Amino acid sequence: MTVNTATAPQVAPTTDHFGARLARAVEARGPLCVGIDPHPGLLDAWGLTRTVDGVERFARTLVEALADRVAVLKPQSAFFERHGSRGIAVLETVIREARAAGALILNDVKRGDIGSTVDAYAGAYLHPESPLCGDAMTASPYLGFGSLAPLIETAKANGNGVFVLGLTSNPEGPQVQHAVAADGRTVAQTVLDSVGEANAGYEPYGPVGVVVGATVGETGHDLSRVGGPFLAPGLGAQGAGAEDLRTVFGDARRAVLPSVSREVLRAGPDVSSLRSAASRAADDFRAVLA
Ligand SMILES: O=C(O)c1cc(=O)[nH]c(=O)n1[C@@H]1O[C@H](COP(=O)(O)O)[C@@H](O)[C@H]1O
Repeated sequence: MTVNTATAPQVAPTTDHFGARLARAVEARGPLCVGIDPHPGLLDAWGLTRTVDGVERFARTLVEALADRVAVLKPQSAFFERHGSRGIAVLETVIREARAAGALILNDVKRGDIGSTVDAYAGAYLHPESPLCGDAMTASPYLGFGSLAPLIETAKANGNGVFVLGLTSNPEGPQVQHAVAADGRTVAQTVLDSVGEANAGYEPYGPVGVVVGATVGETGHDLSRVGGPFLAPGLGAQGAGAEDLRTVFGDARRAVLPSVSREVLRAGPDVSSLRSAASRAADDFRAVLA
């Protein structure tokens, strides 16, 4: 786990900031985030209908199987949103029940907009008064990193976190992320450096994480000054394996939170099979990240 030695901020972070909570969860439960992605094909495979009832059964089975043992659960909001208000109501229940069982909830919503609208997203996903509030959310910095300031401020004020897209797992990502900015850095490097500044003074790492796909190979980017956790999707269904984490992250790998969805979800709907799949994945990742 990396320690950020950059200048301390004026207000000292509490010990219950998101980076500290995540570090404790990973220590206690292992380095694993499991995505709750109720794909239509998975609903079929689980013998469920492609309806909001099917989504609810799917998601609550995962909460029953995993919320008391994995560090982080990551509901993919799109699969809930497609069912309108009833889907969102299911998401609210999942968030509440999973957190009550001890899992951290990372809302995968990938939001980004002008700052004044981002402020509303902060209220929706990071403020404790909202029924959709989890422990962290994903965000897109491609309207400019500064536009995410309201998310970062709200996260810090409430002990929550933000994972900002850096080098994503999809093949289209480099078109934007590898573009070179006026100062010679890639766009992704400017994001990584801005995240490092936002995390200054926090230990063992700060509340602002970066998403770097396990599929991206040697990044050619400096990951050493981020000072926050890395979320690594792309494992399993998208082709990357545990060993790729060594290639992608090098010495920064102790701060990596590997994330899998379909690879674990295919083991359902049997609860004990889901638990075994998650436990195998956590063991594989622990061996590489230690
Ligand atoms: O932010 C994410 O979680 C994410 C970023 C990224 O670069 N790539 C990526 O696949 N994801 C998400 O991670 C999950 C991957 O699912 P699987 O490919 O089934 O493991 C999906 O919910 C994606 O939306």
